[in-house]
Amino acid sequence: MLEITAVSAAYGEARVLHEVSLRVGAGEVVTLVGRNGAGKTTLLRCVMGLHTQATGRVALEGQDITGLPPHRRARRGLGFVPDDRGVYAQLSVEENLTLPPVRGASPWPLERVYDTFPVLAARRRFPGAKLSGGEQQMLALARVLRAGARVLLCDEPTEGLAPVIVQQIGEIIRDAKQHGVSVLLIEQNLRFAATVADRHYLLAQGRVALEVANSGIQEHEHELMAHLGL
Ligand SMILES: Nc1ncnc2c1ncn2[C@@H]1O[C@H](COP(=O)(O)OP(=O)(O)OP(=O)(O)O)[C@@H](O)[C@H]1O
Repeated sequence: MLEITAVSAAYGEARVLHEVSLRVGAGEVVTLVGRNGAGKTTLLRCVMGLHTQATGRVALEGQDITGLPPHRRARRGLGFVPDDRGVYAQLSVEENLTLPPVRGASPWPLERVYDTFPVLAARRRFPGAKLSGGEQQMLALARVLRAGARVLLCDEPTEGLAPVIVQQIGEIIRDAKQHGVSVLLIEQNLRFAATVADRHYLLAQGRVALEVANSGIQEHEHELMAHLGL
């Protein structure tokens, strides 16, 4: 579904990703774990076409998208949920939701979004600025799903959220997976990652240090913890 091959990236003279290769299968949820500064955000930005000082190849559904600008990648079915969530503070929830153009017949029309995210239905007229962190995260996820994303790239969706909201985010990810959506998510919380993901990649100093199936996470727990500095 999503295939990343030998992606390297730099900021000026500083190389921060070194030939990273990984893949996310159809309907698969894959986490990217690693310490602060390991290069996780940069990798997602490379996949979305937002970081241009990069080399390597990105393919979506078998098609090379490496040369495409971000909006054309979005049109092909990539949905990026950045760590700041990208919610427009002045626009209402509904305006935020309906802003991006919908790709084909969305499997998540507005009514379905409101069924899945009742909190957004209740807040549909609220400005983005009035939402809590958890509500903003829901809105950011709902917006890319509504726009027709088939592959979600999520930068730490659970960061700073209360456990009950984290649980809800987990349910949304599982629901999206059931509908064939693939997810690549940055996650520092291994315990949460294990509840949603099929596989995990550990990124260390810009390289893939470990790939582990979710069933093998306990076996590698010490190694993962050591790498994460936990
Ligand atoms: N705009 C930038 N200019 C220069 N260096 C940057 C910039 N953004 C990130 N870096 C550097 O690139 C490296 C990788 O950063 P990146 O944000 O991708 O890591 P990360 O694993 O996502 O960490 P975090 O969880 O802290 O966001 C770090 O050394 C960081 O300092």
